[in-house]
Amino acid sequence: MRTALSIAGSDSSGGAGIQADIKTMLANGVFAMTAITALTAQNTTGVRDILEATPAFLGEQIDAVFEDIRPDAVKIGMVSSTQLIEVIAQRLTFHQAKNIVVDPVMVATSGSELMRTDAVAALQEKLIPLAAVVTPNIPEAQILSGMTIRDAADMERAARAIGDSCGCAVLLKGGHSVSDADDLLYADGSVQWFRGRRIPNPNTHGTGCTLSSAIAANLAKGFSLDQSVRRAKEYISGALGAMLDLGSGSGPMDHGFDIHSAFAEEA
Ligand SMILES: Nc1ncnc2c1ncn2[C@@H]1O[C@H](COP(=O)(O)OP(=O)(O)OP(=O)(O)O)[C@@H](O)[C@H]1O
Ligand SMILES: Cc1ncc(CO)c(N)n1
Repeated sequence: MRTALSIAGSDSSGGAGIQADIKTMLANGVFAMTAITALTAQNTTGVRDILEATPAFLGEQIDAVFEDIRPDAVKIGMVSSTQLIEVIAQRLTFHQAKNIVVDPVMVATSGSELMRTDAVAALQEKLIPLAAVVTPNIPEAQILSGMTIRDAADMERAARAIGDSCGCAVLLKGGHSVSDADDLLYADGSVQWFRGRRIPNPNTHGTGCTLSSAIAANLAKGFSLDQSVRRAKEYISGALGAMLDLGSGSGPMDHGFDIHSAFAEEA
């Protein structure tokens, strides 16, 4: 079985972060492992509190995984501080990690801040350059490129600017300001649109985490980057299309829509 490591924050409400990553990796057929950067006390309405791991303890989690079950891909999500970013970059370089997907998580769907502003520079200088692909949404791409994104042409310009500065591929997610389900991949000097049918589901908590983990799972299984993005978009469309409705805010998706088995039957 292929394996993937998620380096991310825990979401107590289970729809985003580490929990979304494990569910996504399981549903996409790979063995999921984790190195937890922070615990969040959060639900669909917001983040109440954050308890960060120490950089040393995060480093130990990463080493423990690599020294025993080497991951075929690594997904990086919420990392709130410069020190945590530095330890991840250092350990992943040491272990010569492959197929790294960086989701530059800055703000939750609920609007809560998940990264300190002073950590953005370390993310850009140390972590994103290690990535096979970085997956910003529009607000994150504006911060990383320093450009304002109003339309599809702006998305293309911003994706090129980010990709040329990090030397990695960029998947700029259409997000809510342009067109929810159309994402732009900039890789090896050319751009490609991945168009998705917009699903009228207001419950989008954890969509970014889920997409990046599905990409990592598919890279772990040996698919190319474009195939991995295409398959990840199909998976997220299925998870959104299951129309799960939990919680009073923007709720989670049904990550298991395609794998419910006899054990899922209710009494
Ligand atoms: N309503 C929708 N229907 C279909 N696909 C969607 C919808 N909303 C988002 N997506 C897709 O989900 C993926 C994640 O995109 P999104 O822009 O929501 O990420 P994000 O803003 O980083 O997520 P998060 O809310 O977790 O921070 C993209 O592939 C996007 O096209
Ligand atoms: C822990 C965590 N990571 C990422 C996100 C972004 O959706 C979130 N809400 N919580």
